[in-house]
Amino acid sequence: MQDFLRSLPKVELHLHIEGSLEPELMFELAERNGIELPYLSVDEAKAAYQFKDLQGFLNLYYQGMSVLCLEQDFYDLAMDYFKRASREGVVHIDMHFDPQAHLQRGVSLDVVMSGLLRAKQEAEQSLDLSVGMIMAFLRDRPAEEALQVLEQAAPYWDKLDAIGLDSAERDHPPSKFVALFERAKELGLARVAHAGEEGPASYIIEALDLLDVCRIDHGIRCLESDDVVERLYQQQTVLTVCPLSNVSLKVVDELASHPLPALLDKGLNVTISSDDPAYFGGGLLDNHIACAQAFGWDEEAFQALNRNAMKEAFTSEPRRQELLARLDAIEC
Ligand code: HPA
Ligand SMILES: [Zn+2]
Repeated sequence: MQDFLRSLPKVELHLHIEGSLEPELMFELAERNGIELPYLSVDEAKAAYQFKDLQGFLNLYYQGMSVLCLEQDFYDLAMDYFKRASREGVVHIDMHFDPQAHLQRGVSLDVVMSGLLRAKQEAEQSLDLSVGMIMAFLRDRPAEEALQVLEQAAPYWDKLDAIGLDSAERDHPPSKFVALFERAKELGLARVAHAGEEGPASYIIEALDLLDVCRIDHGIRCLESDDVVERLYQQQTVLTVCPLSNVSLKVVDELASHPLPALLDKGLNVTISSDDPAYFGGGLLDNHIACAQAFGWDEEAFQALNRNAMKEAFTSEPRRQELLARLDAIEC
């Protein structure tokens, strides 16, 4: 099964590039930029990655990205992940990035965008990988700031596929960001939002009704409301479910009790992603392997999950058709 999962062309729709920063690269960049880390070694950093909840993780996530200062750092961050993912059979990544987390530290949007876009261009030329760009906004910061950053990003609007909404979910409902998402729609950008990870099922409905999103990131708490499940089923809205992330952030107790099988039983449009692979114990392949072990799914099940993801990926139609043809050619 592991060999099959490695060779299966895989698509991930939910990946925070800053969450792909492995401790080894974090130390290298800290040294390069003269930044002090609160850890003495890579092992000490890894040992600290034990989280009580989403906020506990976010504290270390924002601290970790403090080593990203220059265009080259953002390029190195993204290329490091793209190469690793490509070796594991990932063929497309929709990449979230958090400009506000960098602007706050005095790192300009030009530095962030040029580093990430250079890595995307190189990956698309030299690796068998396509990359979608999702500019994410921090829901625990003011809505006006998000709108200002979207306006500031005008030189890059044509390089973006979508906007997203992430960071601390509780007490920061989608309704806070109606103006931001309306503006993004006006600009012709697709819209996605984290909802129903730690927040209630009602946030999923808000994201659909008020933000007009085409995907729900996580969404697993939809199961707490039959109405929300029915809505997701009727619309076949994609859920980007991140099993190892949910275990790591204690959204579920253990993988064996993860609601993924229940979501599939309800006929929902489920996909699998890694979220923040450097912090949650593995990338997209590891998430596939863990699901195979926990749920005993067969090869067709994984083929179907990746078909769901390919159909929704932010990529060109020819690339989508090429990837779907490759997936369908795999003998299960
Ligand atoms: O899992 C997550 N949830 C919300 N915000 C995030 N930002 C990075 N990862 C996450
Ligand atoms: Zn996420």
